[in-house]
Amino acid sequence: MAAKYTITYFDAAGRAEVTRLAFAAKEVEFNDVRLTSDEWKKMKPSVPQGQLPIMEVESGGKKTVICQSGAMARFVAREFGLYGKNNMENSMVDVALETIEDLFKELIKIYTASDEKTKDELKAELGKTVVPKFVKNFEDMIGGKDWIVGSDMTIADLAVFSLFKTMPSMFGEDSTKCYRENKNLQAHAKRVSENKGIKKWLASQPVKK
Ligand SMILES: N[C@@H](CCC(=O)N[C@@H](CS)C(=O)NCC(=O)O)C(=O)O
Repeated sequence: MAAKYTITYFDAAGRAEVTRLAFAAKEVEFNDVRLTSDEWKKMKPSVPQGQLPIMEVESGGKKTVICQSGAMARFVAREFGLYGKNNMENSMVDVALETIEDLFKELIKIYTASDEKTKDELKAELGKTVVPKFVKNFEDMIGGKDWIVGSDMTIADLAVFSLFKTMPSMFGEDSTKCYRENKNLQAHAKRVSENKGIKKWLASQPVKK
C-alpha cells in the first residue's frame, strides 16, 4: 500500500512550502494541515522538538514523524527522485538548500528584530544588499542551464522558486527587485511554474504569506 503523508504547519508558505511543492510537482497526494496559533499551542508539547513544520509518514503499519523542514524536504526529494542522480548532484542540491537556509536566517532577523526602527532598517537592507548577494549565488549555480543541478528539476529548484515567490508579500516588492531583473532566474521561475503539478498547485492553493 502506498505511504500516507501529512504535513502540519501554519497557514503560510514559510518552512513547509518546499515540501508541499515537491508533492505537487510529482502529483502525489498529501494531507495539508494548517494550524491556527491556538491549535498550535495545544499541540506543541506533543511535537518532536516543539516546532513546525512536521511531516507524518504512515507506511507498512508504521507511523513516523519527521521534524526539521530540511529533513522533510530531503526525505520527499529522495522518495520522488528530486535529489539529483548521484552523490555529486545530491551535494550540489544540498549547496542550494543550505544557501536558501542562509537567506531564511536573514529573513528571520527581520521578524525577530527588537524594535520597528531596526526592522525597517533590515528590510531596506534586504533589497539593497542581502538579496543581491543571494541572487548572485543562485545565478552562479544556474548560469544558462535549465535547472540548478543536473538535467532535471530537483528540490533545489523548488526551494529557490518558493522563497522568492513568497518574499514580496512579506517584505515588499522591493525585496526581490534584483531577482525579477535577473533573466536566467526569471526563466527558471517560469520553467518551474510550468510543471503540470505545480501549475495545478499554484491555481488551487494560494498561500497568503
Ligand atoms: N530548524 C527548524 C526551525 C523550525 C521553526 O523555527 N519553526 C517555527 C515556525 S517557522 C515554529 O515552529 N514556531 C512556533 C514555535 O516555536 O512555537 C526547521 O527548519 O524546521
